[in-house]
Formats: sequence, structure tokens, C-alpha cells
Amino acid sequence: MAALLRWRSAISPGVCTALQRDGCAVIDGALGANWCLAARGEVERVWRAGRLHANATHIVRAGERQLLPKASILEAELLDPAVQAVAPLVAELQADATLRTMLSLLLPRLRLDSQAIKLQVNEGGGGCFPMHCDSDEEVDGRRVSAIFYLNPHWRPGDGGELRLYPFPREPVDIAPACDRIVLFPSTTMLHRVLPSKRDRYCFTLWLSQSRGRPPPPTPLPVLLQEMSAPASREALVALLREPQARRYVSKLFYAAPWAASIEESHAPSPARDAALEQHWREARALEAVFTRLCGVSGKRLRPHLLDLALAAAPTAWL
Ligand SMILES: O=C(O)CCC(=O)C(=O)O
Ligand SMILES: [Fe+2]
Repeated sequence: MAALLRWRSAISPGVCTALQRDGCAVIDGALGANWCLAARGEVERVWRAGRLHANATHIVRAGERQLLPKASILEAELLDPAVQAVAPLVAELQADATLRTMLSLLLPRLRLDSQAIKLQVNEGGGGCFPMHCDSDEEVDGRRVSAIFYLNPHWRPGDGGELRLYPFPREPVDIAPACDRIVLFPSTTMLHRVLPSKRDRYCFTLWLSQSRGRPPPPTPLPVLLQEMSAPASREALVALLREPQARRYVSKLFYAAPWAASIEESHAPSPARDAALEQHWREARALEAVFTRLCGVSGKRLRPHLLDLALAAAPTAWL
């Protein structure tokens, strides 16, 4: 209870400003080391009770669904009352609306009305996540991801850093240190987890707008196809003020490290080949669209897009 009070006072207007301006906010010391150690113990008990399952991405290839598991990553949603009974502290946080209330008050475009927690254990030995965004406006109502790290013994060299790609700014690595919370927009912040040498515990609180959601905007690829080409510099800079547009440009910008992150996160399998194929197909399609719009091709395209995105900054993330 004391930890929850402490947590409530840690969610300051400064956190909302950083989230809006930088695309991420880091809060240290919000719950206290004792709470985090106890929460880590709860996640471990859920694991020992056999309630964590291997994380896997669903890939659709030639109409067939294939499962693409991540090596060493185990997870569980905190929906099941049996899991909640083993993790009462984390369940108490799941029931606390402070974060979503504060964010909705201070960031008027956010109307967050529900939340869910996912527990995660990375067993180490190189376990990692490939580059991804957590959600998409067409998929569900998730808007803000908040990750709570529970690793009292983390040291530089252990790996397992969260890497954010706030394009056009340089990537940022954040250590999964104990009692640290990292917030970012679920639909637009590209991120991954670097390989972890040792076990790594955390849970994610996803904050969603589930009621009264506006219909999803026209998908960006459709809008881009409709823009006349070549587009003016002003039109392209205006486009890159939209977080969704920056998301697509960063997919193109980081196509090679993105593919490497898929190879690093999954053991070789036909499902991994399908994921890589799909990744390169999308990257090539984006390259064709932006080559047409910018009137710039080949090696000159990426620096050109970076220049446009820098001209669009500073931009809002939410
Ligand atoms: O473990 C982390 O730091 C991030 C995990 C993640 O990106 C996810 O669960 O979507
Ligand atoms: Fe994620």
C-alpha cells in the first residue's frame, strides 16, 4: 500500500511532458526496492507454478498460420484469477488507475479507460526481442506501454537493455534496472530488447482506450499512394510530423538492423524465414513509395528522409 502511494506521487506532469516531447519517459525509484523484490518473487512463483508460456508471434504464410517462438522468453497475462492469486502485489497495481488517469488528464488526446498486465521472464542465454511496435490503431486500443523492471543484480555487460528508436533521433538504450519504469507510445515507438546474458524479470502495463474509440485513420500506405509525386518538401515535412508516418519511415530507415534483430531473436525455422521474407517485402514496398514521393532513390533516400524528419522536429508523440 505504501508502495502504491509512493508510485502515485511519482507520476508527475514532467513524465507526461517527456512522453509527449521525447516519445519516452523513465521513472526511477517509484515503487521502492522492497516492493520490486517482492514483485519479482511473485513472477518467479507464477513461473514455478507452470503458468508462464513461451512467447510466440503468429505468422501467416500462404494462408497458413505458423508460430514463431522467441528463444528464452516466457510470459503470462495477469487476467486469470489463479495467476492473480500467486501475484497479489502486481494484481493490486493492475487495479490502480492512477497512471492512466494522470496521462488522460495531462495529454488531452489520450482517453485511457482500461489496462492489462503481462508478466515476462527472460531466461537469459541471449534471449531477446526483435524490433517492433506493441500495437496498431487497427489492432486494438493500446496507447501507452509502461514496463516495470525487477532486476536488482543487473550490471553493465549483462545485456537485456531496452532499445528505443525515437526516429529521427538516435536510438536510446535503457538498462532494465530494478525499480525503473519506462513509458512509451504503444503504436508508434519502435523498440526491441537486446540479448540478455542472465535472467531478466519485468512486467508490462498496457494502457488502452477501449470505449468510444474513433474509427482507425486511413492506413498510411493508402494515403501515401494517393499523394501526388514528387511531393513538395513542405508536404513531406508535414507528413513526417505524424507519428504514424515516422513509424513507417523508420521501418525503411532501419530495415537491415530490423532483419538482424529477427534473426537474433528466433532460432532458424520455416516460420522465421517467413517473417524475414515478409519484413523485406514491406521494406521494399516502402522504399518504392518513398522513392516515388521524394524523387530520390538508392543510397540517397535514407539521408534524405532523415533530413526531412529532422526538419519536422520537434514533433508530438501522442
Ligand atoms: O522486456 C522488455 O523490456 C520489452 C518487452 C516488449 O517489448 C514487449 O513485451 O512487447
Ligand atoms: Fe514491445
